[in-house]
Amino acid sequence: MADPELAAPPMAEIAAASPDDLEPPICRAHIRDILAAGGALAGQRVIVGGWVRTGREQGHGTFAFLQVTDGSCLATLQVIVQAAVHPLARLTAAGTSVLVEGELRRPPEDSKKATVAIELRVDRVIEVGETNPATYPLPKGNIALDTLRDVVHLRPRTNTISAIARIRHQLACATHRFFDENGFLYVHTPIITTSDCEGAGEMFQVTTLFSQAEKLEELKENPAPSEADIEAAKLIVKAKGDAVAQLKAARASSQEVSASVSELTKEKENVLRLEERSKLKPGIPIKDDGTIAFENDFFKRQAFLTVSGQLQVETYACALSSVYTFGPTFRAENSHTSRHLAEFWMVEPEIAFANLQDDMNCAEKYVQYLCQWLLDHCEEDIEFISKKYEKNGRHDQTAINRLKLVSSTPFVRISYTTAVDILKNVEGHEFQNKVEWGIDLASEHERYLTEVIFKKPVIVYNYPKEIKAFYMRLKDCCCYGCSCATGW
Ligand SMILES: NC(=O)C[C@H](N)C(=O)O
Repeated sequence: MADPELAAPPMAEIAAASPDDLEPPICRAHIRDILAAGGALAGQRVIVGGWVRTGREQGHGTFAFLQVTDGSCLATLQVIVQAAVHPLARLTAAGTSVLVEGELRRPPEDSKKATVAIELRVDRVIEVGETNPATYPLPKGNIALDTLRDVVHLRPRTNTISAIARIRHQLACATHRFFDENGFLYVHTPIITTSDCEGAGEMFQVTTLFSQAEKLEELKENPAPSEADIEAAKLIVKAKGDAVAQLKAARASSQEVSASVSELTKEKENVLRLEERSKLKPGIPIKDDGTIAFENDFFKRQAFLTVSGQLQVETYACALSSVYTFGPTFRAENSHTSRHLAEFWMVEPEIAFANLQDDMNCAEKYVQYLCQWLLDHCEEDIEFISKKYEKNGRHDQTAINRLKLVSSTPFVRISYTTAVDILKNVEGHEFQNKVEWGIDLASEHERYLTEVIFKKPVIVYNYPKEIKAFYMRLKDCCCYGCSCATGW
């Protein structure tokens, strides 16, 4: 059980020390912590902020029940407000934002519908952001994911999007914990890069040439200066230079000389500006051979969003030994399926002085760690997502059971050749992609191995080098600590 003392002591100390020309800090309690501690917190005063999921007036309008979420967990907190504390009609609409203070209580024993262990009896409404039920776009019931695209600003208030945000957060925390516990250093690799790690040329280009070209469109209305304009400006510079010389010869005062020098400087700068502008041509700059002049681009060469931080993190592995990178990666693959995302986050560990077995051990331990972490930290969210989205509408424990299985079962490890042999000998099942030594295993093959043959996670090693990237370590190249990449 969580610590039943909710109000964080450091916050209170900070509040005491805070400047008196500012409001005191709010020190809001998170609903997740309140619900986790349950009845143990009865009697404590707290401030809670959140959004009303559902609200209804009860007892002939004498009080209202609000189910409030603050996104810290899937479940809502039951909040009770008396009509004497605040006009109830202003609180009950779905989406209303509330910041309230009160006492946590166990629901009355005689309450027939007491489904909660703790509820909040409000005696002070600090802030209310009202919504208009006629226009608030999130209905009470189910809302299709596609429809949510039209209310992007409110999507995170739905159970699905907030559950996914919490799961992603936990997976990121677990990733850093796992690698830290195993002696790895986190390396931030660049997001803008000039190298194509995967060599497949499926990169999004980063360029300022287009925005420059757009700006240059104004050249049509306001043409670049001509040679004559520049010559005229140079004549002015000459005249100003002569004037400075004359003043100096006549031993004019230093104020007169410096005023004249500053006029000369201004005219010189004007000539430079005109010369720069005279080089501008509308559109993308093209060289004589017809290729784009990337030397005019921001980095003076082509640059891209990274497809992988691997090459950069390898250089750190060759100095810091066990490292990983974890960041956004981008791929302009023209495959629009649920397995291909233009933007995704990738974890890439690189280990020096390690061989394939060390690699596989690390991968297995990491995946098991994540599964166990999700069971320990996100069971409620995983169950919700799995109930709502598991195929065939099965309200079963498929996802949870899979996490339990993967977290506790040693992975099968077979060579590529063995995998192909097993798949070739399958009877009574037709693969869409024919199995032959040398093919890249498709997801239907991988699924068959894991779901039908072994019924547990499988690592396939020793792929033919022809279907792997250039950086993969070759089987007979096994000098420990060498700089070859160990792909996995
Ligand atoms: N580090 C890796 O081997 C992953 C590889 N760079 C990829 O993008 O698939």
